[in-house]
Amino acid sequence: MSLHLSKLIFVLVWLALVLLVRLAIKRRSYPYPLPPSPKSLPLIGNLLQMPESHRWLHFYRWSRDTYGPIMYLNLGGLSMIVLSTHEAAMDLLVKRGAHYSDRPRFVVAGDMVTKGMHQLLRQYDSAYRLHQRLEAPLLSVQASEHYQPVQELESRQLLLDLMKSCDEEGERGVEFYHFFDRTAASIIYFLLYGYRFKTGHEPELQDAHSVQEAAVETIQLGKYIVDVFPSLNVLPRVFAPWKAKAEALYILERDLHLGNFNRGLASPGWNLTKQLKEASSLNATKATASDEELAFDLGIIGDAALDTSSAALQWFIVAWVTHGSGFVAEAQLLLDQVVGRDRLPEFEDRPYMPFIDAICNEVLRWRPVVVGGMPHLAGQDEMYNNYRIPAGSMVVGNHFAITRDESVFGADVDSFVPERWLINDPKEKPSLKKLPQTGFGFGRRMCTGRHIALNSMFISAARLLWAFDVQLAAAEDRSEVKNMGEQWGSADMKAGDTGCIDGFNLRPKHFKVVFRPRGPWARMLIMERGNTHEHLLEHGDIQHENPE
Ligand code: HEM
Repeated sequence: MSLHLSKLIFVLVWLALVLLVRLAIKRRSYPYPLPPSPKSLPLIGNLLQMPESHRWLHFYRWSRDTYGPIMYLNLGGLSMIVLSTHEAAMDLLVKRGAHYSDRPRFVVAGDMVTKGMHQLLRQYDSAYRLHQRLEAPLLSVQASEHYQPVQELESRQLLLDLMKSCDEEGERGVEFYHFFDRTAASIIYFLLYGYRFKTGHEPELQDAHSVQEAAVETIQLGKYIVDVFPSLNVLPRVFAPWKAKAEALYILERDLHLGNFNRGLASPGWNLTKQLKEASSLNATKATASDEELAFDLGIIGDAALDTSSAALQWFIVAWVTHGSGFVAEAQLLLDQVVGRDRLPEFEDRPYMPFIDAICNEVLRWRPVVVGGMPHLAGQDEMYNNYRIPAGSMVVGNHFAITRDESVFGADVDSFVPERWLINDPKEKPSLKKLPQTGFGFGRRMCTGRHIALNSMFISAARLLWAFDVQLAAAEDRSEVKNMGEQWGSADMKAGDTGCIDGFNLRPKHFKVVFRPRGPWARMLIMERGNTHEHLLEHGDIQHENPE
């Protein structure tokens, strides 16, 4: 019997068993129906209707036009609940957080590639809580304030790199992605391990990117049949091709994270590696964490920060070239009033220019980077809004839909309108409305790095707006870039025309822009301190007490 035939027979027998179990379960009577769902087929459920890409956009339209805020999908026996309003996400993922903080089991990415040490994928168990207790104080609002010196340094370096590159490239424009990637990486690697990146082409960073890319691929649900049917993992290696791949990836990840961990411990100044190691040794509970686990904690924080922070700034540039005529002039006028032209914007200016934060918040709302949301798991059978949420369902807040919830964000949700974040009372100074930052997720699994992310975005956006006028390079495809800024929710917009690179993180396709200094004063101030690479931040610049 050929290998393929025996594999097929095994899978068919397994599927038949799943069907029998499901039929047995169905016979039990439940008082509430499942949430609305597209019509499904026996056994495979809605698997054939699952869009291959831009799921978040299709799900948004399905829920808006037909199925409503809570939608049910059957993925060959696996229940998926898609939440499309802020209220539904808050009710389930936050208010009932005790039952919705687990993750679905990612056999390949979680159990095998990272051996249960991936904080983003961990179950909400005692190991998760131990590592959360160790990590949270290092990423808190207060701790993040101590990290601002490196964000100031790197955003200054970003201006210099962009200006120099533009001087060389002229009207051909620059690949700004690369510079944003370098900046994000240098900030987080300095914080984690005490070293920075000068060019963004360093082998350490290339390795990190390639390991991350391969690892992110393993998180895509449905990529490996074993993630849908975990019991298939009992198959011997010869029938389970994912096993060899996962083991090779584990070794790559472990070597990368442990290598950085040891480098962090050996580096001269302050860094989070030393701080996490110390916090772990001071940990009052009996539970301990090995060096490998701590190395994975730091490595996963690095991975979580790298692409997301850069992608958020890239969407800021998309907003600038597609909607800039209104908000950029207003922001630059404000920067001239508050900061003037004798110095760069600083964090201390922030309370006087809420409009810059409004722009950043709107970018994160308009083009949420983790666009489809990160799945949580329903821990028990529950009723919500007269629907049954079956235990074990994957529950996901579709960020693209939730950021378009008119009851929270007001009218015209598909447009880029920073003003929606401002309280504009003519009698008061403008200030920020307390609207939810839904792009960072919900409940106990909400992004722990959000304060660092928002600080980085604020200082980079403020300085870019202060320093440059930005224009799409002449040779670029104007219609493709225009589509990146269009109203994606509109029925006329084809998913494939959005001009984005779809994936776990949403990024715009590559295009070039020209960064023109706004005047000789900007050029002079950007040049004034030159490269910052030799400026090492020692303990004196970042002082942070170890958590008790
Ligand atoms: C614009 C930038 C960022 C965005 C949009 C973002 C978004 C997210 C989202 C949606 C989640 C999952 C939330 C959920 O399950 O409901 C998450 C988790 C996480 N993020 Fe971020 N993130 C960003 C930047 C960062 C940064 C800079 C760091 C670290 C310094 C970070 C560290 C983490 C960690 C450790 C988790 C896992 C939380 C857990 O499962 O307990 N993120 N992030």
